[in-house]
Amino acid sequence: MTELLSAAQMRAIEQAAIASGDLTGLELMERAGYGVVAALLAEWPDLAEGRGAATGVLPRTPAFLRTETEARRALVLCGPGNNGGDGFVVARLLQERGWEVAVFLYGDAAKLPPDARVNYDLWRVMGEIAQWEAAAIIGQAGAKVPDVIVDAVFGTGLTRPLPPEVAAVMTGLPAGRLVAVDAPSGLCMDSGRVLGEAAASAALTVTFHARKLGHVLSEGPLHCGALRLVDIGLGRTAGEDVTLAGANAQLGKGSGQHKFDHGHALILSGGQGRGGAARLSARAALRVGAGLVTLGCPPDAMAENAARLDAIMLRQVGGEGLAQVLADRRINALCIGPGFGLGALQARHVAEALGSRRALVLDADALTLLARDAGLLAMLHGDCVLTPHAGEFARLFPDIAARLAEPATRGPAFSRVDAARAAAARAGCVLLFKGADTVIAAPSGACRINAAVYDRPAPWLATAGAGDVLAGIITGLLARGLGAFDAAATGAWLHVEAARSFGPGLIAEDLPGELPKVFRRMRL
Ligand SMILES: NC(=O)C1=CN([C@@H]2O[C@H](COP(=O)(O)OP(=O)(O)OC[C@H]3O[C@@H](n4cnc5c(N)ncnc54)[C@H](O)[C@@H]3O)[C@@H](O)[C@H]2O)[C@@H](O)CC1
Ligand SMILES: [K+]
Repeated sequence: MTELLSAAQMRAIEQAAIASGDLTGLELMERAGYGVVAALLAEWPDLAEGRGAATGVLPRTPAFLRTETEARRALVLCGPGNNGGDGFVVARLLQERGWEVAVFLYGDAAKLPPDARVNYDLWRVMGEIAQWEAAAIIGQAGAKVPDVIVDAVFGTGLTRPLPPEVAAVMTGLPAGRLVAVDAPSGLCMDSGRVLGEAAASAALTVTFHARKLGHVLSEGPLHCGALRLVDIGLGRTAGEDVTLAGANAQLGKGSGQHKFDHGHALILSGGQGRGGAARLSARAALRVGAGLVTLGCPPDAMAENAARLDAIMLRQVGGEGLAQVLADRRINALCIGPGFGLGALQARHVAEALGSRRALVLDADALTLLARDAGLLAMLHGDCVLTPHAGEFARLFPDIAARLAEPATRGPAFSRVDAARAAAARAGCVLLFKGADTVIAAPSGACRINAAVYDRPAPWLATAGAGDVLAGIITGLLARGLGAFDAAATGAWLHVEAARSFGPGLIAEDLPGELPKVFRRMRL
């Protein structure tokens, strides 16, 4: 599992490592600075060539002597804490490579924390440090265009909006190769939200030991650019509090198994002409490996669905309710919501489904019905999964959504993880909060993030019916016996993998058919 840390967890890991005597804060800072330099040279290999590219004692090549006349230039912006300390290390290492380095400090050198102060002093032996002056910094960046600008102003320690003179720089710098040390200054690393109004927008962010929550949540990815992770030798220390959703190796089927060993999912559909959404869910449930899938629909929709379904079975679910169908105890997972309808009969079916205590995905119209009826909400149980997008979430949990919508002015700012956890605890069931940073939370506080960002974007998932497929995938996984939390997290991961596997041009119908390729790649 890939962990995602809060700022406080990262501090605790660092302090524990230093207290153990295994390494010092200075060593960590040196490795962090070294990691930034290595990462930026790897990102932009042209910077590793020419004058300013240390070649040790090797002779310069004739080509180099002919073409390269100017040194590489870096502008390094340092802040008042240990992030600034990393910046002084970067400045020193780049100058040792032959670069021309200009350093600005925001804050008072006399108040730097001890490790940052040591690196400040080391740099002072090699070069100047100019006091922060927004116009001078922006002027320098514009006139002597640097090859890279290093943002080492604030990292995980930022708890307030950027001071105006820092914000002016972060929003006034020319577009280019801005490298953020650990975090783009201005971003809350617990929530991925901009504190106040301004944050740096980096081309590359280099972080240490583990990704922080802010790198993947909310606006974080927009501000980080590319994200690189550097090992600074802290080893594995954290418990897995929030992790990235990932592949589930348990999804294979044993050769001696029967279809009933893989569960029976029931997908409830709306009336005539409204069955497309439920059919998408049903196909996804079958493709993800449920042994049997039945679509339950009102009498008027039987003919339409019969004409469109083969491997998926069809049952009439009329005014008499669900009880008859659910008498079959082999039906072990339900999906209600896609194209379902919002009438009194549908509300009754939701109540019956909840009352049956079967594993249950509630999506789309079912979420609207829940939001309208506190009695239904009170029936939710631990085997339920709610799959709201932001609008549905706000209808279900208006106070939590309002808190999330408030401007972020103090760190740690209220995050989508906080919101999903609060909602799951209140609902008493698993909640999947959709987004590019889908958050899956359980009432216990367990939390995973399915991040479709950085090298895993899935922009073509923004298409009609994609949510119906996700609901179906999760229902199929519930039928196969996964617990609600695992089914939701694994389902979200598979959904993005399927979208990425298909690529541009994707429509919802393509998603179920793409799952076999994903499974093959997983070597199921
Ligand atoms: N935790 C670790 O293991 C390591 C941390 N390192 C670096 O240390 C950083 C964290 O250092 P710090 O905890 O010192 O935090 P920062 O350097 O991010 O900033 C903290 C300083 O900024 C001040 N501050 C916060 N918000 C402010 C605002 N809006 N206006 C003015 N001042 C403000 C604080 O009072 C404090 O002096 C990390 O991001 C990373 O770059 C690295 O050296 C490697 C190891
Ligand atoms: K920074």
